[in-house]
Amino acid sequence: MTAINSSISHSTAPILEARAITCVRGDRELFSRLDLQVSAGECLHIRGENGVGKTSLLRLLTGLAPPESGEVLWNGVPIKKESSEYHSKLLFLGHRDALKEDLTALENLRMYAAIDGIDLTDVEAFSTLWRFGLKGREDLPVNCLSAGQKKRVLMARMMTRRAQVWILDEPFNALDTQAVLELQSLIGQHLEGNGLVVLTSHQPLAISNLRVFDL
Ligand SMILES: Nc1ncnc2c1ncn2[C@@H]1O[C@H](COP(=O)(O)OP(=O)(O)OP(=O)(O)O)[C@@H](O)[C@H]1O
Repeated sequence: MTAINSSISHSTAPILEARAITCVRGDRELFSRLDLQVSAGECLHIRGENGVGKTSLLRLLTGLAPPESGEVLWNGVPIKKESSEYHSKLLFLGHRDALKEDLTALENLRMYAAIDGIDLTDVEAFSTLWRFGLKGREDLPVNCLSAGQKKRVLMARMMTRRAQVWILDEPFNALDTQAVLELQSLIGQHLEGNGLVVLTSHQPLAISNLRVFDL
């Protein structure tokens, strides 16, 4: 496992940290005693071949699954101790669409805002969907949207969630060239606003303050 290509200032305080975490899935140990740190303003791009354990690593970083050993810390505190504080700051987009298929794009945004306790105005909801090319598609059930359009609804959710920590599993899958650029720009803005991103992707990315972590 190697970390390469850091253009980040190391003076920034680390925020999300894994200390000596080991991951076992089924009867296989995927990785052992892995350390990583991601600071505010930084994007960590986790790479590796299919099945190496990227998604499993993200799940440990979200606290959805506990490591076999080792710890994940948010601002120096183990996330298992302060899970509600950490989860209030976290947006996790997994492999599978985290959308309710029978609800419309607009209803999905409203539903998530309600779950997250966010006051989402109609103006904000519509303008965010429009920003991601969904004008005229707001009232279609999500199961009538293409794979890329569903991803765009998730991008709208990334904006409206207002979380500091974004953990994104292959967020560029199914996006067309323009949407890939749009998402990279959205991630760049998030970093400028002191956000923090950990993502997996099989493609090279053009994002400032990106550090690659090869698993
Ligand atoms: N619940 C499970 N039980 C047993 N093995 C599992 C389980 N979940 C995942 N695995 C195995 O763990 C390994 C790592 O899976 P993971 O999804 O983390 O890989 P990945 O690096 O994200 O792969 P990809 O690039 O294909 O998405 C795989 O061999 C997978 O089959």
